[in-house]
Amino acid sequence: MSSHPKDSKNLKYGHLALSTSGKLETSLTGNALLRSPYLNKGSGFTKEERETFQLHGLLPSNVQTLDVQVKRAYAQYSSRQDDIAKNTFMTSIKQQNEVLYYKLIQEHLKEMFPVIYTPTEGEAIQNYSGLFRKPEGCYLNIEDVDRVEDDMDQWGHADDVDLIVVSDGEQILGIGDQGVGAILISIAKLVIYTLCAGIHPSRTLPVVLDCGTNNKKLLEDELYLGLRQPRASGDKYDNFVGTFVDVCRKRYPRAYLHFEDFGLNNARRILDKYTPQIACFNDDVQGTGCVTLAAIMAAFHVNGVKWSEARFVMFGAGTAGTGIADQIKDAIAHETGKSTEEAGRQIFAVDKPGLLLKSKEKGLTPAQIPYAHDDSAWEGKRHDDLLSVVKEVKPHVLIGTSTVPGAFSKEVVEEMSKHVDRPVIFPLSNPTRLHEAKPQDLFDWTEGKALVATGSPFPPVQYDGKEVEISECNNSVTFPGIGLGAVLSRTRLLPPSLIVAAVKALASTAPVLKGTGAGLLPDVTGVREISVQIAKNVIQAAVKEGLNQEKEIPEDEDELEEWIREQMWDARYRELKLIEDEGASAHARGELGTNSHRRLGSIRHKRHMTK
Ligand SMILES: NC(=O)C1=CN([C@@H]2O[C@H](COP(=O)(O)OP(=O)(O)OC[C@H]3O[C@@H](n4cnc5c(N)ncnc54)[C@H](O)[C@@H]3O)[C@@H](O)[C@H]2O)C=CC1
Ligand SMILES: CC(=O)C(=O)O
Ligand SMILES: [Mg+2]
Repeated sequence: MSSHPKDSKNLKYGHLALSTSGKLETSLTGNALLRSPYLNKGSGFTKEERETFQLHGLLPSNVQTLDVQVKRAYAQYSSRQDDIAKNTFMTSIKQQNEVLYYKLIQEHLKEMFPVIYTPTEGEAIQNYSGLFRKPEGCYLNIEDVDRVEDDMDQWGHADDVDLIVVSDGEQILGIGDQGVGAILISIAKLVIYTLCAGIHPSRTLPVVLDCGTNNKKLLEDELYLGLRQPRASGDKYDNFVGTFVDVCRKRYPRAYLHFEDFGLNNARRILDKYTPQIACFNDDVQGTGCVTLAAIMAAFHVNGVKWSEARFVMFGAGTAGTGIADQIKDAIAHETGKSTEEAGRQIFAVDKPGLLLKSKEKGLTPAQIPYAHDDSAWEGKRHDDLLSVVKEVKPHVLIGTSTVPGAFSKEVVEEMSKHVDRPVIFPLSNPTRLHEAKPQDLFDWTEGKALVATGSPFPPVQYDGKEVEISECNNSVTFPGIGLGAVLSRTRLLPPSLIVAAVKALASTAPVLKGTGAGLLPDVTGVREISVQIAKNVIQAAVKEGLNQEKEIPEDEDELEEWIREQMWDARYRELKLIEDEGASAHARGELGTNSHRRLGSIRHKRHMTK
């Protein structure tokens, strides 16, 4: 998360925010320093710092290391009785001391990931107005569209922001319209960018576009903090989103824009509109497509299914479902030389009315149309429910993005198993309670043969006396690396070729391909290194397409990796240097300007100096 907007605006330390090593300069002292989460070290301030920054009398006397602070914070975390209490505790640590927050998670990544992300973050979002203590992030209001520029102006200058995550709150995870509570999904995604790809936490901006809400419960809740009116649509909505994008482009011309959890009728439309104009990404469409395709590639390596013959059933053909289908379609075309139209025929998408058919095209979204099948092939066959479609199609792969818990019933799974030896089954709906099936059931119903990955984390399943790890198929393994590549290359656009480059990097990291386990996807503990590989591929693809605005990108692969790693932020205390308040910002702008060559130069220089 970014520092307080005012700090950023005044550039107290902003001129060094891009750097990942060396001294941090600040004019803050005393309580103001302790209240700055980016700079605060709490009991970790050294004796000299306590002297220089006038901290005497404000801290207990013992100077402690970050490791000791992590131990204390972990004990406090562990004493919280349930996951939502743990989630709230983590939010409060983040608002006090960002280095401690990230270090604590890094040390307990597997345990804490589900608490700060799906599934617990979903619960926190549903209870946003009840749990609210402190505003975090940028709240934009559709009734104040004329003020969007001024409101965003609070968050600093062109060079202060690398990455913006924005949500309009209409389709949060699988829990629907959450109105202004969506700010928490923007924040959670940014936390993952920092944790998993070293995106500098002070150079990010979480945004919610408050368009009203159709969530009756929220509208009737006196604690609800957002606009208490029905969700806007049509021209009013488009004008608001358009104004926001224009302001981003003007105010933060080099920032990369990540759209999260927009509704079915807007997500794809907005992505298609802005992809040719700015460097933007829709995580639910593209991030989910990437990670799922990589998992399928690994599964086919295990079961030997060929792309030319593979049949896919997508259950829930919304934003994520069609995003995945698009990636699969392109992969089939690429692997087999078929046209994309022909490739699309291997995919059978099932939504509320059943199989998508050409005769129903009028009721389909533009993203669904490529998957509508000829009615003639289905004459006399049932196609209005999942089981009937599975019976007819005999799929090798079954993917759920429907938000319908239990939709992959015993009957459906046993039917699938009759026709294929090792069925690939991915229940991807989040949070956990919405999964189309539980991994343990999938193992039990297929005699342990199913190749499974899930949208939220699950504990290992027990089968035949053995414990089997379940891979998490969540876009969190791909979007951080893509964002890192986009930010470092300062790519002008993010066309499909850059997404394909990311899939290639991810696909090669599956434990089952590397011979390091049975997992179809790497687990979160190694994700920082995976992000380096994804970023490398994305940067190289941007350079190949001539899209990189950063011109000092090393050509040599090893050097490029080092260049990427050097610019990744990690959680450790850096020495502080007191500077005069007056003139600090002028100095700051002078040092960084908009020149990325000098920016990188200054990072290297500082790193060198600290060695
Ligand atoms: N694992 C991951 O990385 C990701 C998982 N997801 C999950 O996927 C789910 C869907 O998300 P979105 O695509 O954004 O939502 P969406 O609302 O765009 O799509 C859901 C689709 O499911 C369909 N559906 C609902 N009930 C159905 C039923 N009874 N039978 C057949 N289809 C039905 C809807 O009509 C809609 O087309 C959510 O639970 C979300 O958390 C989304 C993005 C990433
Ligand atoms: C993971 C994610 O982006 C979702 O469930 O919406
Ligand atoms: Mg999402």
